[in-house]
Amino acid sequence: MKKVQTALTIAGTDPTGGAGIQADLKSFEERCVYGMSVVTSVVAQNTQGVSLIHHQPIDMINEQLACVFDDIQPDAIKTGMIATEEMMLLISDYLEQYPDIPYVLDPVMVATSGDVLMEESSRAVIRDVLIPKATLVTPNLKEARLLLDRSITTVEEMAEAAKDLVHVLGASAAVVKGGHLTDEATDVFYDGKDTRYLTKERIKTKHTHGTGCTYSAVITAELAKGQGVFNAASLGKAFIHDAIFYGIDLGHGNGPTNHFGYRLKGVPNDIKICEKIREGERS
Ligand SMILES: Nc1ncnc2c1ncn2[C@@H]1O[C@H](COP(=O)(O)OP(=O)(O)OP(=O)(O)O)[C@@H](O)[C@H]1O
Ligand SMILES: Cc1ncc(COP(=O)(O)O)c(N)n1
Repeated sequence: MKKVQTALTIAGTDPTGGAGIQADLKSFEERCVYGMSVVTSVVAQNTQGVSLIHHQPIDMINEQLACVFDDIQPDAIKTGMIATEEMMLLISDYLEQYPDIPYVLDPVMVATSGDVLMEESSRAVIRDVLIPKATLVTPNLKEARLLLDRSITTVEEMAEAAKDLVHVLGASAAVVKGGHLTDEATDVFYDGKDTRYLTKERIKTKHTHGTGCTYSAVITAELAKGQGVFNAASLGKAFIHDAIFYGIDLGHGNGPTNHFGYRLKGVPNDIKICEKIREGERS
């Protein structure tokens, strides 16, 4: 039988499928990597916002982690929403036991909708305990500002921030995502040696729910397949661009991205055509 690479996401949920664990699993699948998931918090949310959050008891998170690691060791790990210090310390224990598994840390703090997904008091723990274990940390501007405790208002300052995430906070590499800082969607990558810019045209849309989750999940899948960190980040950038570009108009708020968008390259933005292509592929 063919060996398939595996990736584990440790994160919160989104029942509408655009963000969190659901987005991560879809992204792993799109990159042909076998996806596994450990739920930290069950989040009642949709494209309009979060209505209720239920944190899993710490024993339950531990048990889920044990079930995965005792049976199918992941080739790469990502974390998304980790709300509390207790959860972070538990996850840190597992990461310490498996230091050779690539680890992507998406430091989720606040959703696009503005809802808080991480306790403010835990910020120091993510910074001091988890970031030093990360192969790659992927903050957006807001998260980078909070982690480094300073304002970041230019692309030059993003580059400085990426360097400090590595040299001061201890990540092996960092991508600082540009948010709406420039007309282009520019992210700055730094790996301890080189600073590189990942730039794509900014798409005018409000449908960006789950972009950060999807981006970091694709990077994780690529690392699971043995790609280098910069190549994985470049592929993640191309994937998320297509997922936004070939958007799907779902929900009443900030809708999700199209996780199979990159398959639609070169054809009009029409899901029915996607179905025809798939039929065509089968015949
Ligand atoms: N409208 C858009 N057009 C093109 N790329 C986008 C757009 N919105 C987000 N992206 C890209 O998607 C990736 C993940 O985005 P994410 O939402 O985590 O970061 P962000 O856009 O920097 O954050 P925020 O929107 O919370 O400020 C990044 O590469 C970002 O540049
Ligand atoms: C469980 C969970 N994790 C992360 C996000 C952030 O997603 P985004 O900020 O891209 O909407 C979210 N909304 N829900």
